Amino acid sequence: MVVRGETWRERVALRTRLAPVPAFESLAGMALSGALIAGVRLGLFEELARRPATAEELASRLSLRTDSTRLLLDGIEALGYLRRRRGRYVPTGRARRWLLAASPRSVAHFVASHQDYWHWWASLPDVARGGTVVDHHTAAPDDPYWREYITGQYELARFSAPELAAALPVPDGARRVLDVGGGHGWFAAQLCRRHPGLRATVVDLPGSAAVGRDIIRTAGYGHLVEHREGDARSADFGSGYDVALCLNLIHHLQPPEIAALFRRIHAALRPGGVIAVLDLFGDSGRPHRPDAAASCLGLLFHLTSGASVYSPGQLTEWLRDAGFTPPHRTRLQRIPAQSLYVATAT
Ligand SMILES: C[S@@+](CC[C@H](N)C(=O)[O-])C[C@H]1O[C@@H](n2cnc3c(N)ncnc32)[C@H](O)[C@@H]1O
Repeated sequence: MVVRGETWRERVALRTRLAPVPAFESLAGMALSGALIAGVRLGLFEELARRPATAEELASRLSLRTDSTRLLLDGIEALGYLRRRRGRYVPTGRARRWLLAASPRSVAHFVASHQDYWHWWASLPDVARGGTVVDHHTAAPDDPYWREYITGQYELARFSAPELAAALPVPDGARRVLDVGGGHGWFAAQLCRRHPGLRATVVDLPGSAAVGRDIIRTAGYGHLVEHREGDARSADFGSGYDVALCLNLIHHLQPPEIAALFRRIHAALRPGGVIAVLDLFGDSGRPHRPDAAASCLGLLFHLTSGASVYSPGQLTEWLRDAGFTPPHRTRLQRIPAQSLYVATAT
């Protein structure tokens, strides 16, 4: 979040370094995030879409404190997600598009899942001093955490899955796809829809696989995608696959685990089969201007998996050592900062 100032005097104070910028930056980001997450988790947008309300009316309908509700509504209005019509709050077009469950573009679960991130970020000083990171993939399989996590990932995947399916060069006559860490299975499903005759196996941890199975069944793609429980670091993938997907997985793994994973994926592919790796990558040849998204998310992955975002150079080396050609890069438009790398098994 960048503090710009609202009046020319404030802008001059900021430019001449009279105003204490870090005081605002360390606070404003939390307020923005906290208000949006609370708005979604409390069901405020859904209720206001159903029937516009004053703060008092909404507080009464949702059994909330009136003073907190008024302040929250004002905060969210200032962020552009609510406006007032004849004294009652209503969701703006932006809120309707992105935050209502009925919208095909809803990212409400993804936003709600960010509630978990507060304690991860709070642990940063401890982790930097040598404390242990929280590994969020060790939650028990029946922990409700998985549903929120994987449903949120599914919401994001809906944006880029058709684009990825169009960009991926599937070998002629391909029949089988392996999706390691595929969670919701939406990428695999869209790929199979685009290429008749293709079927996919998603291998993921039990908590993810259970939610993914539900998502795929509900969408009517159970005949295209099956979920198998397994740890990417040790599962037996089998053999004879034409395509392997490794999407937003490697940022949860350590370098030696990634190198070993790519070797096992290579062994599971037919010669000429392709591997697709989708992720954020840092250090892309501009060492003096680190990519903001990659740097911040690299830090988050470090806190939540003890891992990081990696560089295209590292990826190329791991793939080459595993027996793949140098990867070809495509940037996906719908999810900024992500890159898709595709390589062929030799
Ligand atoms: C960020 S999500 C990405 C899901 C999906 N591939 C996508 O791109 O939307 C990471 C996925 O990797 C899975 N995962 C993490 N560690 C794993 C492991 N050791 N073995 C298998 N899956 C793992 C998670 O359960 C989750 O489904």
